[in-house]
Amino acid sequence: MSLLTPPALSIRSYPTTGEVSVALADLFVTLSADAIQTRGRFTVGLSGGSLPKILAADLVKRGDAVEWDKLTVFFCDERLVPLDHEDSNYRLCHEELFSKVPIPEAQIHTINADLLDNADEVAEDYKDRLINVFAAMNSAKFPVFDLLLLGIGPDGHTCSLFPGHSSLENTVDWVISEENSPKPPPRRITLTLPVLNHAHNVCFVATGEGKQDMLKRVIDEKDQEIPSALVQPAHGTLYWFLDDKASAKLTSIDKSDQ
Ligand SMILES: O=C(O)[C@H](O)[C@@H](O)[C@H](O)[C@H](O)COP(=O)(O)O
Repeated sequence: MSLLTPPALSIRSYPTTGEVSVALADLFVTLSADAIQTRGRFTVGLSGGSLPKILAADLVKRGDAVEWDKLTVFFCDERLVPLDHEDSNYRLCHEELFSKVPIPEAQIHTINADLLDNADEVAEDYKDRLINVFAAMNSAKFPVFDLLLLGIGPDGHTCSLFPGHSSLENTVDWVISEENSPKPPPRRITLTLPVLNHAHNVCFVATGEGKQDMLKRVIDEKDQEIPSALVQPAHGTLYWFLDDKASAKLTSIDKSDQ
C-alpha cells in the first residue's frame, strides 16, 4: 500500500452504547490475539473522556479471552496532574479497567509525575518510555502501536491535538506538550499525528447526539481543518465505533456491513 492510499476503513454504528462496548471488546480480543500471535505482545494506547468506561464495560467480563500479561499500555494523551488527581487519564483508566483485570502494573506506562512543572520534560520522558518499548520491537521512525483508542471532542480534537494549534504541523516528534488546551485542564502531553498514523489499528469511539455534526464534517466531508480528519493510518485500519445517535447524520455509513 502506498502512503497515498487511504487506510482500510470500517465504520460501525450500534443502537446503544452497551452494544458499542460489546463490539469494542470483540475488536480488542481479536486484535490482541492477532498481535500476540504475530509479535508476542499487544501494544495499546488509551485516551481519556468517555472512552475508558465504554471500553471497560464489557471487556472486564472477558476473562481469559485476553492475555492481559502480554499487554503494554500507553496513554494517547495525558493531563499534567498527579496520577491520583480526578483529571488524570491514568486514574480514570485505573478505576474503569486496570483495577479489574490482571495487567501487570509495570506494563502500564504513565507520565513521570515528578516532572509536572515542566511540560516539555514530561513529553521528553514519555518519549523515552516509548523508545524503551518500541525500539526493541521495530526499526520504524515512529512507534507502531497495535491499537490506538481515540475519542473525538465537539470541536473535532482528538488526543490533545486541537484545531488551529501548531501541534497539528508537527511531523517529527513522538510526544509533545500542549499548555493551552481549550478543554480543561490546560496542560497536557499528547502523541503526535505521525504516531497515530503509523499504527496498525486506530479506533475512534463516539456516542451521543452531541457528536453528530462533527462526525459529519470528519467522516463525510473529510474536513482537513479538523484534527480527527487528519488521522489516516497509512498502513493500518481506521475504525469508527459509533452509536446510532452519533451516526444519525452520516451518509457514508453502510449499516448492513456489521
Ligand atoms: O484527555 C482527553 O481529554 C481525551 O483524551 C480527549 O481527546 C477525549 O478523548 C475527547 O475529548 C473526547 O472525549 P469524550 O469521549 O468524553 O467526548
